[in-house]
Amino acid sequence: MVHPQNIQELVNEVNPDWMGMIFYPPSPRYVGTSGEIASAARSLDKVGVFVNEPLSSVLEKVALFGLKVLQLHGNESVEEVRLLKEKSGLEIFKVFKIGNKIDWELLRPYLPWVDYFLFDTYTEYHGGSGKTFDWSLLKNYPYEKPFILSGGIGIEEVQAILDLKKQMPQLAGLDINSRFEIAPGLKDIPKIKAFKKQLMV
Ligand SMILES: O=C(O)c1ccccc1N[C@@H]1O[C@H](COP(=O)(O)O)[C@@H](O)[C@H]1O
Repeated sequence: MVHPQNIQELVNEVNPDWMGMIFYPPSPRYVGTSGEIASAARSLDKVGVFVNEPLSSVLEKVALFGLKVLQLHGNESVEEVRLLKEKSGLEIFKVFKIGNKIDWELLRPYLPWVDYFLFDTYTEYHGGSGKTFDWSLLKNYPYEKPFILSGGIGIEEVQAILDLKKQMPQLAGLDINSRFEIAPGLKDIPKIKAFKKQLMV
C-alpha cells in the first residue's frame, strides 16, 4: 500500500539521504507503477529495491521513476550485477542476507561492480523481516568497500549502532524499514525523528 502524503511529510520532517521504493510485487510495500511515491519524494535520491528482476524491467523503472540507486535484494549473479551497473550507470547496493555465518569470499567478485554492500537478515523471504542478525559477524568483514546495515533495525538498537560504528568505519549508512512503520509502507515519522536525533550524538 502506498501513502504519498505520509512520504511527503517524511521528506519535509526527516529529509533522509535516500528513499527506497520496493518493486517486488509480493511485498506489502510494493509501490506499483503509479508514480505517486516518486513524485512525493521527488527531492530525494530514490533507491529502487529489486528482487531478481530482469534487466529490461529494471531499466524501465529507472527511466520512469528517476531512480538514482539500484538495491539488488535477490540472488543476482556477479554477471547480472555487472550488466545492471554498466547499463544503468547508477550506484549499486548489493544485498547479502546473513544467517549464522558468512563466507566473505563470496562477496569478492562483486567488488568492482557495487558501490555499497547492504547486509540484511537471512530469512526464507527476501526482505522486510523485521529481524536483526548477529552483528558480531561483521567484525571479520575484510573489505574497505562501505556497507549499509539493515535488517530489523529499531530504536532500541541505537547504542549498538554507535558502538559498531566506532569499530567499523566501513559502516556508511542504515536502512530502516518495518520497525519504523505504523502499517506496511506507512512510516512512523515521530519515531524516525527520535531515532535520527539519538544517533546524532
Ligand atoms: O520491505 C520489504 O517488504 C522488502 C521486500 C523485498 C525486498 C526487500 C524489502 N525490504 C528491505 O528489507 C530490508 C530489511 O527490512 P526490515 O528492517 O527488516 O523490515 C531493508 O533493506 C528493506 O529495504
